[in-house]
Order: sequence, then C-alpha cells, then structure tokens
Amino acid sequence: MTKTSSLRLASANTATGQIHLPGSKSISNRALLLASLAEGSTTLEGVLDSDDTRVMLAALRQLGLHIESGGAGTITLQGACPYPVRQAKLLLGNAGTAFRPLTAALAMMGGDYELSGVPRMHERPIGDLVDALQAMGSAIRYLGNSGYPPLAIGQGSIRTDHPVKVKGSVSSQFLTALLMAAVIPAGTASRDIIIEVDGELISQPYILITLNLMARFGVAVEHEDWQRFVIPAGARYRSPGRYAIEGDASTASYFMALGALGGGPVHILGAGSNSIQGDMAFADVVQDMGATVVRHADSVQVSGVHVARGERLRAFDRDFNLIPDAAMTAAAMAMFADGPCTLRNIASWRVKETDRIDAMHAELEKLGAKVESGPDWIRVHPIADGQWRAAAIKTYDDHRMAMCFSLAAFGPEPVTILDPDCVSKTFPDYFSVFSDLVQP
Ligand SMILES: O=C(O)C1=C[C@@H](OP(=O)(O)O)[C@@H](O)[C@H](O)C1
Ligand SMILES: C=C(OP(=O)(O)O)C(=O)O
Repeated sequence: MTKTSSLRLASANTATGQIHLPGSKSISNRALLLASLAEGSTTLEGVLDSDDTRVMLAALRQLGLHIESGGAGTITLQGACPYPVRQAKLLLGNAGTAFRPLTAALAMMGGDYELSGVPRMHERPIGDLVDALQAMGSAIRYLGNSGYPPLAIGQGSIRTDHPVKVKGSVSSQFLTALLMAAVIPAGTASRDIIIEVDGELISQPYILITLNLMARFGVAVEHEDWQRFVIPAGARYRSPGRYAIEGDASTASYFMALGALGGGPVHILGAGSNSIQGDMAFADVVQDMGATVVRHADSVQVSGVHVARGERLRAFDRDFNLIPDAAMTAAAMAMFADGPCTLRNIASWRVKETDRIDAMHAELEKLGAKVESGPDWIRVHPIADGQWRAAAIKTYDDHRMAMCFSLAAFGPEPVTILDPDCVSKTFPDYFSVFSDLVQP
C-alpha cells in the first residue's frame, strides 16, 4: 500500500451521524492469547484488524497455532499449550498488548525465542516484567539495553511456591501479562499462585479487562484491593466456544469528542454502559465539559456545542491515571475550552508510542495554544479567537496523535496531519470514517 505523507483536513463545522466502532485492541489481543492457550477451539467475533492485532496473529501463527480467518473480524483458533514451535524470532512492531503478554507466556513455557519490535518498542520499558519473570525462574535476558526489548527467552525452571511481586507503576501491562501467563504453570501446581503488586498500580481498569477475559476463558482470579491476586492451583484455560469482542472504547473517545465539538448527535455503536473497558469513562469527561451523553447498553450518543460558531466547552482539571489513552483526546479538546485545562497523573504518556507529553505540548503550540507541562502533567490554555495558526501537525508515529489532532479541523485555520497512516496501529480507516461524520 502506498503511504500518504500528509492529509489536509477539510474545515469542519458540524458533526452528526453514526459510527460502528472497530473491535477493542485490548480485548482482541487478550482474547487471541487466551484462545491460543485454551483447551479447545475458540471463535472470536469482532476482532480488530490493525497493526497491533496483525503482529499478534502473525506471531501466534509462527508459533505453530492453527488459525482460520472467516473474514469480517471472525477468527477461529485451536489452542495448544505449550506452543508447537519451540524456536522462533518474533517481530512484534510497537504493540505493547502483544509484546508484554507474549513475553510472559513464552517465558513460562520455555523454549528458544527472540522477541523484538520497532525501534520505539526498544525504548519502551519492560524491566519490571522481566524482573518478575526472572524471580519465578524463567530464563529471560536482554539482547540490547538492560530493561528494554529485544529479549531472548530460553528454557527456565518455573517456581510458583512463593508470591511473585511485580511493579505496576510504569505500565499495568506487566501485571496483565503475568496474570494471564501464570495460568500456564498453575495447571500443574499443587498450591495457588500468588501475584502481588509492588507499589503503585497505574491504568488499573485494564486489569479489570484482563480478569474479565480470564474468567471468560474459565479462570476466576480473586483479588484483594488490586494488590494481591490468586490464581487457583490446577487452573486451566478452557475455550468459551464463541466470544464477541466489543468495540474499542479508546477509539470511541474521538467520536465522543466530535459530538461534543460539532453539535452532534454522534451515535457510537459497539460499546456502551455494559462495556468492560475503562475508557468508556471518557463519556463522563465530555459530559463534564458540557456535552449531553445518552448511554445505552452497547452504544452512546453524544451531542454538544458548536465550537466552530464560537461556543466553548467547560474547562477541566482532572486526574487521568485511569484512562491514559482517552486522556489525549481531552488534551486536544482543551483547545476549545473556556479556560485552562489540566491533565494530571499521566506520567505513562512518556513511555508510550512516543513521549506523548512532549509531542502534545509541541503540536498544540503550533496551532496557537499556550501549553505548560511537567513530568506527569500538561496544561493546555484554550486558543483565543484570532490566535489560531495554520499548522502541519507531526504525529511521531503515534496513532493517537493523528486521531486527536483531527479535532483541530473545527478551528478556523487550515490543518494538515503528517504521516496520517500511523492510525493503522489501531484504526486504519479512521480518516475516512472521520470525514463521513463531519460537515463543512
Ligand atoms: O492493557 C492494555 O490493553 C493497555 C494498557 C494501557 O497501558 P499502560 O498500562 O502501560 O498505561 C494502555 O495505554 C494501552 O493502550 C493498552
Ligand atoms: C499505549 C498504547 O498502546 P500499547 O498497547 O502499545 O501500549 C495505545 O494504544 O495508546
């Protein structure tokens, strides 16, 4: 496919219509992994088709799993644990939800594996997960810088008799990875496996997704206050037969923003009040900013003000630790607020697809916003009438930078998104869906 180097956005006045969300990235990659480890065959419906799930599927195929694609997001996997292929070099792109869980699962199985990613993945920390896996007796080592991918996994000797401690202050994906993978040795363990969080746990709603998916695959995990988790001795994953993946709640945030900024209503189908994803709480954020939100079990509808006609959203000062991905959408919406907006407790932004605090700071300034930021916070002052500037927005190979800055189309000056195809990490069709929903 040819890459587009830039996309000039048409000026937007209103946003109305409906969107069917693509499948959740977080749920798709968890479901693929758990189905690969489960007894029996699993048919997953609504699997996201994007870079992050493609690298997961390619890795599982390379590891010898039998996978059939029925088209339209339906995928059938025959589980096999340990994986049939015991030696492989896996390329996992920049997908945290593939890299971290596969590292833990392969470390528990043992073999002769190498896991690497794109250069940015090699700058994203994984030391806290590796420490926990090494403490359990896995043979895992760094091939480059200590604490970062790429990694080599050999044949270890897994011990489960002592509680395993894992840090969760840099990424919740380390705890997620350990929880899902600990079921592998639990199958033959005589005692329950205890996993303890060492210190702070960020992005906690993602752990709820993990426990929810594990339960759907037959493993009920008890926990005490999100600090101590018990994987029962003898636990095994069993296929639920079919499992339908709900729409992506982080992706929903861009469309909630559209409804809030462009009058609406924008009807977002595929995730609603029944959702298991923490990012659905972004509906509360847009509501607090002045939008009207109607919640249904599997959809939400958002209507709002018309910022292109000079109306403004209410400013906020909030802690976004629980919804770091959707938080970026709020930072972009702040351009249209009635006062300075502060996003707090978002240190994890610095170790995601790019340093998102620095990237957001630089690009919002290009559009005319005054921005302040620190180690774990950013403050965005709304852009006053007459202060908007035409800009070409750099996206730093970060899908969320590209999607968030599409909202600048509601400003009065021309906006160009550079390297818009980076949205393929989670939503390859983003810009065509966006242009269907906005009107000049
Ligand atoms: O477990 C998951 O599916 C995710 C957890 C979050 O990461 P952190 O725990 O690193 O904040 C989130 O940013 C990421 O997009 C998906
Ligand atoms: C942080 C993200 O991705 P990853 O799953 O690679 O951590 C994201 O999608 O915003």
